[in-house]
Amino acid sequence: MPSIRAPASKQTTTLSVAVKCRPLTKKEQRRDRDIVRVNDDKEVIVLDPDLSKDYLDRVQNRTKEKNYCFDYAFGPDCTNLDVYKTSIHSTIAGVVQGLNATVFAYGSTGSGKTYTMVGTHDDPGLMVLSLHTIFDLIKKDKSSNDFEVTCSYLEVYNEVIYDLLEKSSGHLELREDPEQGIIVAGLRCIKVHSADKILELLNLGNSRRKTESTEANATSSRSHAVLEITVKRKQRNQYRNQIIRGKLALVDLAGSERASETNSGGQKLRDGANINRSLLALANCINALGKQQKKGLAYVPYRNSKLTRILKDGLSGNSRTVMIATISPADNQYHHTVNTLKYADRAKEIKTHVQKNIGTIDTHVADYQRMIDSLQIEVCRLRKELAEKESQLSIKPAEKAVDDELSWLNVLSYETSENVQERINLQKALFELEETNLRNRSELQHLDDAIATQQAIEKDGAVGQALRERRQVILDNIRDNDEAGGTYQKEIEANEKHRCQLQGMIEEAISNNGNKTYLRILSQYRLLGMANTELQFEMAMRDQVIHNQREAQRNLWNLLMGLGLDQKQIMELAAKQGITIENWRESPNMKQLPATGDGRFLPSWSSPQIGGSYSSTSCVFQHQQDFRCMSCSKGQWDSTHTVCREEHHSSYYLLSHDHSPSAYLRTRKSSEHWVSGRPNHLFCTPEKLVQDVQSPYPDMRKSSPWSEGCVASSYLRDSFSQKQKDAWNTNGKQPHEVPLVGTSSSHGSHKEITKHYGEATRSPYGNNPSDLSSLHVFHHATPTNCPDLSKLLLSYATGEPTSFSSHSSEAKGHPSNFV
Ligand SMILES: Nc1ncnc2c1ncn2[C@@H]1O[C@H](COP(=O)(O)OP(=O)(O)OP(=O)(O)O)[C@@H](O)[C@H]1O
Repeated sequence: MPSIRAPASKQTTTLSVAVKCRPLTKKEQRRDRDIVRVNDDKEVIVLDPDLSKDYLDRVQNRTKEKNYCFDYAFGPDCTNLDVYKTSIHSTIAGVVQGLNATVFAYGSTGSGKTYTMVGTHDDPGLMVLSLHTIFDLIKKDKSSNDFEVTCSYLEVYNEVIYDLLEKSSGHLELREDPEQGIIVAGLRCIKVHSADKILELLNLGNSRRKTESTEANATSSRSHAVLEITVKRKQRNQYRNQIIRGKLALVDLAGSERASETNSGGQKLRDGANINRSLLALANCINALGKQQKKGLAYVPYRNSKLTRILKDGLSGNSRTVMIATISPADNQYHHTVNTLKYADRAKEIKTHVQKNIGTIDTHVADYQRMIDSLQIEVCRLRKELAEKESQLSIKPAEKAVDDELSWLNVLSYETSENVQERINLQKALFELEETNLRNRSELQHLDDAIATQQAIEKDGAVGQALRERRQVILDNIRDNDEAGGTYQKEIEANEKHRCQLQGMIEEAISNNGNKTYLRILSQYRLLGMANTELQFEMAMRDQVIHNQREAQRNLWNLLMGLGLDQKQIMELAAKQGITIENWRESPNMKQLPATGDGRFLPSWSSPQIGGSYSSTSCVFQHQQDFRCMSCSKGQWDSTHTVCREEHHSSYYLLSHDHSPSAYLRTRKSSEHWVSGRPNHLFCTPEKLVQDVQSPYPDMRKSSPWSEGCVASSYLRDSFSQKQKDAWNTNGKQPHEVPLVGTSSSHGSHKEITKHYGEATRSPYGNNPSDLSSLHVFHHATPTNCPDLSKLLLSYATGEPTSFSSHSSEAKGHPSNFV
């Protein structure tokens, strides 16, 4: 369906105002006086109805006489045709050329609106004359077949729209159409081919209009009637087919009256109220539109009534509009007449913008373009409004600057925080890596020892091969970890560099900014927060070390107690070694444990398992980690480096150190006797040790699960003959307590231990390599220069006073000598 749209060119025109004064009715002639004078077809004079005013009052401007000038003014003798020809005809002719036109009659009740618009048989009104003009023009056109005329007729009664061309019309609603503006949804449009047909429809519609007899008018219109004629014309120019559409709206308004004047009541009163409401809205629109032209933009209350919405185009849009102000000459209508003329005078200022409605058959693209243009204009407007709102809401520049600064600082703080977190993670990773490699190197040392020992015993044996393979694995691990550590180190350096950059940015911001003190405080506050995070990390690391150290100490005590020593023995042993046991008696956490019944006591803080079970937690002592212990010489806490680590719960070992007595393997479970035929060098139970250890402390040995299982690695080289095994077993050792001697993996996993010592560990249990949960490997390392409890334990357990010799020149001899 082709659409019609206005071309870009607009013609601004002013609303035409014509005043028509009707003659006095016969009734009025009898009682009223004519007070309206029309001069020169333009001037309207309303005389003071008070006849007592004399010449002097008029000279001194004390009369109520009013004088107006309009586009057209018609006196009582003028016919509707006169009005039409003079003021309307050209406008109506424009409709055939594609222009919109609106003609409305405005005036008080009984002033002649209906007479002017509809007329009589003898004096046809403007509607009739207009229709005739339209069809005459169409007829005169050579291509009359290309015209299409449609007609609709509606009334607005009590703010409800009815279709006057429908017998029983329902309520119709107004709709806003982007193309056509305000339209009445569902309004019937009848195609007509002659003026007579329209007049027929007009009469039909008028008969359906709501009229009532009032005091002022026997057939007073109670509604506003709008007759709309649309003339559509197809024409072909050299480029394309065009459609020209003109629209004529002829409006007969209801009379404006006061209830008191019309003596109305009930329904009539309500009608009057609504009529007045619409007319008041119309008057307000006219006022606003008049003001708009004089003072610029003003709000026009079109939406205040249905009438003003329907007339919107006619009042300010694309329309040539003629206002016919009808007045009564009767002196008793003075106020209404003056009031009508006052509005008519304001309406003279109203300007409309006339455009020819030309469309093309193929207007789709153009229409879309128009819609786009319209939307873009709307977008621009909204953006502008938004910008204005934002500028109103925006904070002061100084505050904004501070906010920007703070926002920037927040970003910087976030980056700093990320930087710190990254550094912590890198340091943590490096810490763990170094720790792992320390264990690797320690294990490597022992592997070298073990390999050397193994080679001395059996060249190219399977165990030696396993040890060498393990050594290679450890070497690879060390290399990989060193490489990874180097990478971490570089990343830490890069991180540190970034930290310096961030700090530099913050300081630069502080030095460049006006509010230096505030920013400096803010910066310090945030940097302190970062430093605090780092300190917390360090504290956590130290806490971990302390925790592990305590755990190790507890385990050492467990072992010591497990050997069955009593307080006196331990103290004497410690004294021999130059070890001071702090607050042994005084400590509230320490107490003697008579429950053992053998005079032994155990420190209650050392382990919850004391006296019964023994911790299976492993301890690893290594250099280079901060470990504090009580120095016997200074009586103070000395720093030495130790890291304690729990490897797994079923295995328990101590890492050996270069000068320490090396390793212990212990089997806990086996119902079998010592199996012969195994490599003696790995399974040695030195008779001497057993006898020496056992004889002074027979009870202790029996009571301790460890007593029979700890064998010094120094006996590794001793042969473990069948005789010795028998001696071991016949000395009251339980088969499942057969000690194993060897070096363990510092990584301590059963799998790894099995891998390297599988032959040895399996042997006591037959050929059940999977039975590893019973295997416990002790691998002890005693830090040099650290006379801690581990030394005490080892010295006693191994029976090797020489194990202390490198650390303490005074402490020599068998542990039994100490006690
Ligand atoms: N130009 C005229 N010549 C002769 N009689 C006229 C003229 N104008 C109006 N009248 C008469 O004046 C009376 C009122 O006219 P009309 O009904 O048109 O007034 P109105 O303004 O439409 O009133 P309302 O607002 O109540 O409908 C009618 O009797 C009408 O015949």
